[in-house]
Amino acid sequence: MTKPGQSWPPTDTEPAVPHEDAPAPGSKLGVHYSHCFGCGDEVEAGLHIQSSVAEGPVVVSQFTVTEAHQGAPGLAHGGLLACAFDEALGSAVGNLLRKPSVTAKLETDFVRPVPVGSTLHIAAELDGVSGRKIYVSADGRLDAADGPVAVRARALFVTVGFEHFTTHGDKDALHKFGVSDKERPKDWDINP
Ligand SMILES: CCCCCCCCCCCCCCCC(=O)SCCNC(=O)CCNC(=O)[C@H](O)C(C)(C)COP(=O)(O)OP(=O)(O)OC[C@H]1O[C@@H](n2cnc3c(N)ncnc32)[C@H](O)[C@@H]1OP(=O)(O)O
Repeated sequence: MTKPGQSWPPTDTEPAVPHEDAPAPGSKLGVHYSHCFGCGDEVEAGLHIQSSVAEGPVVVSQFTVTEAHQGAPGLAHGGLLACAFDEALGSAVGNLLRKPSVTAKLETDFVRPVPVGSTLHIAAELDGVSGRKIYVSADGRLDAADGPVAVRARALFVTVGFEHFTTHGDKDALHKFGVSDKERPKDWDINP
């Protein structure tokens, strides 16, 4: 766990430069997988997070808390908030760097309660890259991009080979994207 005051990223890094084919600032990012709990449109009780590219190595996302996301009555469940940040941070990594990567570590600070009906505005920024390690952090603000911070998160993503998904995941679902076990997609475009 990163202690308060501990530097972030926790190691020397290179700047995280967006891929030349990364979507331009202002681009709305679609659903990357329709069954994704974070963004998928076929998951009724999912988070239905919507994201777009901002200036700098930043992706902004909105997550509206519904009754399906409660922990205490009327308040968002902390684990679901962490899930929302995983999605928002992963969207920044995947869309800006266009490298298949997975979350290795995710830290969250819950600063304020997040009521049902509120919308978290999450700004996720790539902080640096060290080999396969990608450091990324985010703030989530209540009900407006300049609202009070409710949640902060930092994460380490690790770039993996495409075989990570074919070995450990659902091969049939990957086939629907046109991905075979032997073939890595040229541009890792996993939008259905
Ligand atoms: C092109 C078109 C784009 C399309 C647009 C895509 C959009 C896309 C949006 C996605 C949005 C969804 C976002 C959700 C993303 C998930 O939720 S992914 C699911 C949750 N995560 C997982 O299941 C990962 C499970 N863990 C693993 O598979 C393996 O542990 C890992 C993470 C791959 C690492 O294993 P490994 O490959 O053997 O690598 P390993 O040598 O252990 O670690 C590499 C480095 O990371 C460090 N490391 C690893 N774990 C840790 C840790 N926990 N703490 C600190 N350091 C660590 C190691 O120390 C090592 O450091 P160095 O020695 O290099 O300095």
